[in-house]
Order: sequence, then C-alpha cells, then structure tokens
Amino acid sequence: MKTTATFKEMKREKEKITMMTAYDAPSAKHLEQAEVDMILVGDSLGMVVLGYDSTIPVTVDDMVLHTKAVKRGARNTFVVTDLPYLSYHADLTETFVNAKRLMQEAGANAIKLEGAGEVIETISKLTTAGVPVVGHLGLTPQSVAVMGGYKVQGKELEDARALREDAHALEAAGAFALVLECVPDSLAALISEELSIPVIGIGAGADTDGQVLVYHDVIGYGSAHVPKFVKTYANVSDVIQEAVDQYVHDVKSRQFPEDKHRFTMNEEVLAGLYGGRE
Ligand SMILES: Nc1nc(=O)c2c([nH]1)NC[C@@H]1CN(c3ccc(C(=O)N[C@@H](CCC(=O)O)C(=O)O)cc3)CN21
Ligand SMILES: CC(C)C(=O)C(=O)O
Ligand SMILES: [Mg+2]
Repeated sequence: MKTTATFKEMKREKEKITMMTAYDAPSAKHLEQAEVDMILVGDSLGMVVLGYDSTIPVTVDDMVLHTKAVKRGARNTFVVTDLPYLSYHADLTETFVNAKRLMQEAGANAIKLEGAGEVIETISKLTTAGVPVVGHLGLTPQSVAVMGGYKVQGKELEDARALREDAHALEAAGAFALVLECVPDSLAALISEELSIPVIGIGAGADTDGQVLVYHDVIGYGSAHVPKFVKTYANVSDVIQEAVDQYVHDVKSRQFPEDKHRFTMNEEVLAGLYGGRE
C-alpha cells in the first residue's frame, strides 16, 4: 500500500500521480485493477450518485457509508475521503469526531478539507493528531453559493496571489498533498513548482504533479453536463440504456425468461400438489 511518503517521493521523481473518485465497491475494484495511485471518495457523490444538484446536502454518514464500500472493493489502495459541508468549521471537537469516524469507522487513509483561512489551523491540528490531510483550493464546490457558481478561480492578480499564499500556508500547516481545482494552468504550474508536496489538478492544466477526475465523468455515466476539463473515455450510459431497454422489451414480448433461466421441481411432488387440489 502506498503512503503519504510514496506520493512525496513520486513528486521528487517527477512521476505523475493518478487519482480518481469512486463511491462503491465495484468502481473501487476497477480503480485498484488499473493501479490508480489514490482513490478519492469525493462529496461529489451527492451529485453523481445521490442526485442532488450540489455537494451541500452530503452528510458525514453518507461519506462513512461510501468509504466503507470503497475500502471493501479496493483493500490495497490509498483512500482519501472528503469531509463534507459544514462538518469541520463550527468547533474543533466536532471536526475531530467527524475525522475520527472517517478514519476509524470507515477506514479512510486520509481526509480532504476545502479552503484556507481558519481551515489552515484545523489542518495543522489534525496533522499533529496523526490524521493525514489533503488540502483543496481554487474552485471549492462546498462554497458554490458564496462563489456564485462553479467558476474558474485565480484569474486576477489579487486572487492568484491569495491562492498561491494559501497553497504555501497549507503546506506549512502539514497537508501532505493539495487538490487544485479549476485554476489557470500557468498558476497551477507555478504553485506545483513552488510547493514540495504533490499538487493534484482538476481543470488545472498539464503541469501539476498529478490529475484527479470524477469516475462518472471518465466513463461517461450519468452526468448530463460534463465540465470542460473532463476527458470522457467511454459512454457507459449508452451501454446501460441499451441493456435495460432490451430487458423491458424481452419481458413484454415474452422472450425472457427462457427455459434455461427457470427452476424445476420433481414430477411426483408436482403431481402431489395437483392431487391435493379440491
Ligand atoms: N460530475 C462531476 N464532475 C466534477 O468534476 C465535479 C462534480 N460533478 N461535482 C462537484 C464538483 C463540481 N465541479 C464543477 C462543476 C462544474 C464546473 C463548470 O461548469 N465549469 C465551467 C467553467 C466556468 C468558467 O468558465 O468559469 C466549465 O465550462 O467547465 C466546474 C467544476 C467539479 N466537481
Ligand atoms: C472534484 C474532486 C476533487 C472532489 O473534491 C470530489 O469529487 O468531491
Ligand atoms: Mg469534493
């Protein structure tokens, strides 16, 4: 199993880090089979699995349930789990209770927190307590209502400078990696070069230390709208639709089930049943 040290070493060796989300056992199994370096149980599960239109309604219980499923499907892959909306801000005790649930109860290998500001101090305390933490800057979906939509971040000089400072502060606080979402590629390149911890980009260009994408986006499953930064490698939705359409058709037209799909019973037992009929 890889560790936080492996990822720092990969950065030093300039080996790209692959990360992808998973939310259940079968998807996690595919990622482990592909030797993905890290699995993210993202709170994006609220959107791609639970049908919400943002990550805001996702709970710690949701994250625990899906992390357990992912760990069962990928026992030997490093799993990072998102702390969801308002589960790490109100007070430190509550943050620690939530982090403890993800680590002990669900079996996450690390947790991810969005943002900077007061979150930096929280990350420092969690790291000191032995919890490996991934930071997340740029487009932080839990703040969608504050940002006023899913928009590219750090385009203006002031925003870019603030983002760069936050990235350095996260590294200083002890985060072992940083997810950088939806920022101009040259800003992501600069931050990746300046930090010694790995920077995993999503919509952050080619010069970060690694890449992360949402499982459903990669396989073309479900999402009606895919962001510009996504590369879709298959169209699983079409495959599924064809299969379920065919099933419905076969039942209606009596083409399913066939003899080979049924269970039979002993003739004498059957005769006994009919014989006993009034
Ligand atoms: N399916 C899915 N994929 C994701 O990558 C993802 C989620 N869901 N849910 C949680 C967050 C939300 N994310 C998003 C959602 C939308 C855009 C988006 O529409 N971006 C615009 C850019 C707008 C601009 O130019 O400022 C785009 O066209 O890509 C970006 C990130 C990333 N995450
Ligand atoms: C988009 C990635 C980085 C994420 O946080 C998620 O999937 O929830
Ligand atoms: Mg997330």
